[in-house]
Amino acid sequence: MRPQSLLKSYLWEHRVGYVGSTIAILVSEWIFVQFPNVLGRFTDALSVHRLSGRGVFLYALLLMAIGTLYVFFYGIGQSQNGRAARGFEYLLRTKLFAHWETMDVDYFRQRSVGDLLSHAMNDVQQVREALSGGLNILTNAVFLLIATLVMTFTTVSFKLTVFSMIPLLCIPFFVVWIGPKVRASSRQVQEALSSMSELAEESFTAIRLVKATANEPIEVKRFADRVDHIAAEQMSLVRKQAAFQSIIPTASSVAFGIALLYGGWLTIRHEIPIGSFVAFTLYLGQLVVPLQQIGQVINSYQRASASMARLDLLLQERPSVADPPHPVRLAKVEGAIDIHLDAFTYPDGKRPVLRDIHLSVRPGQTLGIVGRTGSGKTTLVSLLPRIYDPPAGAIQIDGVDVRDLSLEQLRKAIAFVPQDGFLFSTTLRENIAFGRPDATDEDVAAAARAACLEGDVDRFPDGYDTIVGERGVTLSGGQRQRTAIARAWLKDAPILILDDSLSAVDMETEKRILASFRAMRRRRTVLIIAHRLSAVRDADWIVVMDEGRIAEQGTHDHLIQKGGIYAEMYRLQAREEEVS
Ligand SMILES: Nc1ncnc2c1ncn2[C@@H]1O[C@H](COP(=O)(O)OP(=O)(O)OP(=O)(O)O)[C@@H](O)[C@H]1O
Repeated sequence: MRPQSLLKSYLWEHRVGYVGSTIAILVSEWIFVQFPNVLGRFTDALSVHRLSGRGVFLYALLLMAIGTLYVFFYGIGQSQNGRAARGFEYLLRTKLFAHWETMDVDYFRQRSVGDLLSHAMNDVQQVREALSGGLNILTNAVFLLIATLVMTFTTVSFKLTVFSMIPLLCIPFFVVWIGPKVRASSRQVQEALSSMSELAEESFTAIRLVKATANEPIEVKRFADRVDHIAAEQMSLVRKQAAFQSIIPTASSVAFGIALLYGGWLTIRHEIPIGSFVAFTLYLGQLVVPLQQIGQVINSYQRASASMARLDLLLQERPSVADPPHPVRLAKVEGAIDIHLDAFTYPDGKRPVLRDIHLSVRPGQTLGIVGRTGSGKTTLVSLLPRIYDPPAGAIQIDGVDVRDLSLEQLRKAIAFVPQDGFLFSTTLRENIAFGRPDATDEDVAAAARAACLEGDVDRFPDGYDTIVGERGVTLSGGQRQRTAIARAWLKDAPILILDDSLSAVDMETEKRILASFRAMRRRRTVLIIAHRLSAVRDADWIVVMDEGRIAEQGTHDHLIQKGGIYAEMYRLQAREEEVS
């Protein structure tokens, strides 16, 4: 849903509250505009000595009552608008997050986290500010302007009002001229801010590397450069805003000058009573506030409309990997995989990274994938759950093109342990049970046992309640990998993909983990990518990738006998193991 339509439906849904708050603000302003009128009458009464002590007391009481009632009604209006605007802010943020969750991996690869966060924080906040303060102030200002004009026309002097207003009429022209400049400058500030968040996020994520390479001064310098850039953009914005805001005091001072000259002359000539002159100057003072506020509101609406436009663009983006219009539904996924891929090129790539891959894996079989780094192993397995979209018909599960299955069924059928095995900064239990919130403590323990993690958990002071730190920083590389494997085990999907997920565990543990997967009640199809050949030697079939193609394939014994790339890798690894 576009943010504009979202806003419209939100305003419509909260129409009763908004009508109520507008009435409350109008009542408060009506009370407020009585103030100069009452003071004018008070002055007139004083000047003709018609006031007793009791009369003065009653006027004072009346003014206090006006003040109190004004604050009361204005407070009601303001709090209602503020609450509704916060509600819209939360709604917009939730919509944005839900939208981002539907986007594909490539989308996030092309964008920085800092940039996305800046939209979620700054842009949404601009909209909220315009909605809460903006609506209040606008209702307030427009009413005050009209009411003050009516009061001055009817109770003071028509001519005096018109002359004094002339300088104030210049304001809208100036606003139209400088407004777009303020808007463009505000956008540049937002962009500079998001580039700073992006750098901070990247630097904190890589803090270990920064420390290990003693690169802190370089990082601080990079950050300082971005801050300088922000400061320059902000100064430019401040200058434009200052020019924008200076017009109102300037115009109002000229208006006051005219009022004093012309109004004073009318008073001296007894054309208007002194009380009306006093009331008029007070009204003019009251006019300056709404005019200033209208300027602020226009400013705030300009920022908010730039933010709305950015949010609109964001929410219009569609994932390139999406559900088919009429998904095929498999009653049960057995786990047969057929690959007939002529070529695969990444969306922003120039050359195919995979070519002529033809493979079949029967349900329950294990396929080992080995090959040099960059040979296309991860790319190949990423096509199965459609992390990247394969060409139509190239990859089939149980005879159905993966692009014809619903993303939900497809991804539920695959447990994928990616290379980095991401962990969330929560407890070990929640990390293992991620995606299976219904898992019992016994399920979690069984998964940890299968992943050979149980011994480590027993040594942690808080067991499964141990908080693993951001991205699992408090765990060793091998513990992180095994936690990710336990998570995949618990998912209990018919297809399991381990993308180099055993690289940080010793060979003995690797053997035990693979044995526990083989011994699972329900046999599953397993795809293991590994650099260490011990992880794939018992696989039913092994493919050796080289520069995006299958260079060799067969069983371990067959490939050793063949004496090709695999046999050479095996010989080198055996020698390394002997040396160590
Ligand atoms: N998202 C991407 N967009 C464009 N090119 C990519 C992308 N991801 C990987 N590549 C390129 O595709 C090729 C194959 O990469 P891939 O990650 O599949 O290799 P790999 O065999 O898994 O390597 P490793 O063993 O180091 O993990 C590489 O040349 C890589 O630069």
